[in-house]
Amino acid sequence: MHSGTRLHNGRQPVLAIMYTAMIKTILVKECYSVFTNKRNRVDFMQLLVDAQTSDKNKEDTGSYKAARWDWIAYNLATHPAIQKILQKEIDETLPEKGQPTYEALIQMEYLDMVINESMRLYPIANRVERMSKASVEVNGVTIPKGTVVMVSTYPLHPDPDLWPEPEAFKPEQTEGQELCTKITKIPFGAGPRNCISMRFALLMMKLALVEVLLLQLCHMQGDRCEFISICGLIMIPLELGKDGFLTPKNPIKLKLKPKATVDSGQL
Ligand code: HEM
Repeated sequence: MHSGTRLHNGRQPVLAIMYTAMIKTILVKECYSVFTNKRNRVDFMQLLVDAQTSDKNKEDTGSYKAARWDWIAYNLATHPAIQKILQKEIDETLPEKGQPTYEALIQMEYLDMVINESMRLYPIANRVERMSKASVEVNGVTIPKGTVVMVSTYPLHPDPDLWPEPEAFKPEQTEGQELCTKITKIPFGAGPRNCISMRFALLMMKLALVEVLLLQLCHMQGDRCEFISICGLIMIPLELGKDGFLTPKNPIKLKLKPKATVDSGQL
């Protein structure tokens, strides 16, 4: 866990919430184990089946995906110059404006950087948890066997020792770096129990972004969508919500503007 002094001021309240959540998690897990005597490993295939059949889980999964898209769109809306560079890459890769193929999506390096940088600054899964298999001492602190240890990704990711501009949205900073290969940037977790769906989720995010920036309004309005811009007044930087996942406190309202509007300077 990072020490408080290395954290951006705005991130400290989030950390406080996370500590509370961590204590609750430990208590809940311990109480559950004590009362049910269940210490078995969770069957993830069963969780996936449950996600398909439970209405509650369907709602949760929806907000999870929506929140992920929110952050990328918010970053593009607040950085029009970066949006332009991305648009150019999409135009050059798909000059015929055809259906984006898998090959085209993985070829776009700037698109990759935009998504990586957005997930560095706003990791929707803002914590990763592990249970210690044995008692261990870390920096003078003893972690007893069976303790749930939580790593908070939100304060971990903007480490000033690792990034030239840790708090800035600069996609170039992530050039040549794969997600989750180092413990310093883990929006999908790390190690053998990291997200089984990382590559699929990344591909879906790329497809959604390219569809919105290139195709969707083209079909719907006879013109190409070029710009995502902020609609109405929102607080920048955004205030964060207190959900389990990293979400904005208030909904981010964005407008998609057709290219003709952008060209005529009516942004
Ligand atoms: C942007 C989308 C997503 C993000 C940011 C994300 C993030 C994460 C994170 C941080 C973990 C914990 C990893 C760890 O403890 O090291 C995780 C685990 C997991 N995720 Fe995802 N996830 C996403 C989408 C998905 C999707 C779409 C699915 C299923 C179709 C999925 C299935 C799983 C499963 C089954 C695990 C547990 C893996 C295990 O413990 O062995 N995730 N995810």
